[in-house]
Amino acid sequence: MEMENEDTALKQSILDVHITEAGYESGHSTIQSIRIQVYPGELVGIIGPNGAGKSTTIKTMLGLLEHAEYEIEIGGKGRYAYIPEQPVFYEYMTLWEHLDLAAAAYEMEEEDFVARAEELLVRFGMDHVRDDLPASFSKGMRQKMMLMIGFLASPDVYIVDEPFIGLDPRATKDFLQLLDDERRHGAGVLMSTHVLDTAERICDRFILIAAGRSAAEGTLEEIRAVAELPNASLFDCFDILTS
Ligand SMILES: Nc1ncnc2c1ncn2[C@@H]1O[C@H](COP(=O)(O)OP(=O)(O)OP(=O)(O)O)[C@@H](O)[C@H]1O
Repeated sequence: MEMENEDTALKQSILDVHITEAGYESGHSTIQSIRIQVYPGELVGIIGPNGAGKSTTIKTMLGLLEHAEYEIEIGGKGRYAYIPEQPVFYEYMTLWEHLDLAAAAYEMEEEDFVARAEELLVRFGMDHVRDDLPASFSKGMRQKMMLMIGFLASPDVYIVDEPFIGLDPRATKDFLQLLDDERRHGAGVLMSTHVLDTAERICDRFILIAAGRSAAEGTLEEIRAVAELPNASLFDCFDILTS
């Protein structure tokens, strides 16, 4: 579902995060005043230099920071999937068992789980390793396992931390295709990434974080206006706005 910009103000966001401040120690905030809204069908990119606070923003949203003042609202059924950059897995469980465990956590019906899991295994070219242990997988295969777990229950919101680094071009294409399908059904996606040329191509809007604050946000056009660089790439705007 594509939306015009004018519409967004009228529609209800599917994800609304308002971080007043958050940090790793009390009395010392790492990020301040960050507002993120994602509308149904949108893909919003969080970008920013190393150490700017992107992961801290995501950790805050997930409720992982003890010292945080923030509010988060998720629309629809309130379901989200977090797809981490570093795969997390149980050493003695096969790929299929990981999917099964996730389905139990999402309280999926067995029939829905099996149909969706089979579809995802084929889509990611992982059907032949469904009964293997992830310890024997390559980095990209482990990352695909994380993506499959994320996509399993078709949540309302996807929070994806740097998905592009370990994936080959085919897997990247499959991943983006699946995200598009989910967005057409109204899901919202928030994605942090350093791969700015891909981000420029696929994201509807961007939130540029620098030194723990939102330095610019909006569509590429709006970011260009803030950077005073008409026609520039996202990379060039990023460079100007973070230097
Ligand atoms: N566990 C931690 N304990 C204390 N400080 C931390 C911790 N993790 C990150 N920081 C600090 O918080 C700041 C923001 O880091 P964060 O990991 O959010 O950046 P990032 O934008 O995700 O960077 P990158 O692109 O390198 O992943 C940095 O100054 C970092 O040193």
